[in-house]
Amino acid sequence: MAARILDGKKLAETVRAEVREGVTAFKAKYGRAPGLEVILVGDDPASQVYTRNKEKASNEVGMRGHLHVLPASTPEDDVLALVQRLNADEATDGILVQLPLPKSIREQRILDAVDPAKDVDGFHPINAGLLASGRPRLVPCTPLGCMRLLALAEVPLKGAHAVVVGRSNIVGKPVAQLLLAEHATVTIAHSRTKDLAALCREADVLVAAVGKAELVRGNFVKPGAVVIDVGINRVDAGNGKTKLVGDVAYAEVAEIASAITPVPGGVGPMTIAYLLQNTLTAAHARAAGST
Ligand SMILES: Nc1nc(=O)c2c([nH]1)NC[C@@H]1CN(c3ccc(C(=O)N[C@@H](CCC(=O)O)C(=O)O)cc3)C=[N+]21
Ligand SMILES: [Mg+2]
Repeated sequence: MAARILDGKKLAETVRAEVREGVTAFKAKYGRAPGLEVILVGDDPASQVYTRNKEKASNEVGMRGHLHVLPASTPEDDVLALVQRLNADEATDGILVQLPLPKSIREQRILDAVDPAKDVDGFHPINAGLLASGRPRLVPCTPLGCMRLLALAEVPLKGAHAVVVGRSNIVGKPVAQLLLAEHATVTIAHSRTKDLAALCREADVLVAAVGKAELVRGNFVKPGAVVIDVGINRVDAGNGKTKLVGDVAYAEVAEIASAITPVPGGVGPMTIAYLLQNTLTAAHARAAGST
């Protein structure tokens, strides 16, 4: 039987509408709009599109969103100085430094400089540590989006076996923490895992976040499992064009799973929606004086 398609584009609209209402209430209470500052260093075309979309999405929900575009040649200390200026700016609630940064800039040095209270990506070690300690504050956007998609699927997580393929600080590790907090039994697998297919076949919930196009095939999936595809891989479409595919061989897996997220239109739009939610969360925490 064909799997249910978990429509992330549509669900992201719902989340954005929730945030829009939250922004209206925030403005009424505090007399200002939540502010998101996005920093892009360099001229990578995909990153330009993504960051412009983030700026636009924040404005659409009534926030004050602003994109800073710096040349690829910008010295590390100048990027750091911008982060520090935004840290000190009262009207800035969220700071996002688009990744990847140019090779000449030490990513960790910049990310660690972001005020944890404004870290809407949830990448700062303080926020990662709080999540791992069961005291989540600002949680990475993509994992939050994955959990909301699982809620849409109405999959019982308590006692379920969740297998996360991928161990990045951005997706794999934090989504595993969120699944644990929902009382799933969580296995984190990766590219070096022995007999990955057999392990994945044990999963009631399978989250693919390795960044390898169509790694997860039909034989990786237990009949009836719920599959969340975090991958965004641009591959040759064969006609001189490129296309986006996930980490999951969609057509094959959709025959076996009970529910699956498409690419595009799955996790990607949810990531943007939760960036907006995190900005509102950060604004509330700052306005209430808790951080
Ligand atoms: N500091 C930082 N935070 C990030 O969250 C971050 C980042 N850097 N660097 C790059 C990655 C990538 N990322 C995406 C978000 C949404 C879509 C998205 O909406 N994708 C659409 C399709 C977009 C298309 O057609 O290209 C979809 O899946 O339907 C994709 C990719 C956030 N990232
Ligand atoms: Mg993503």
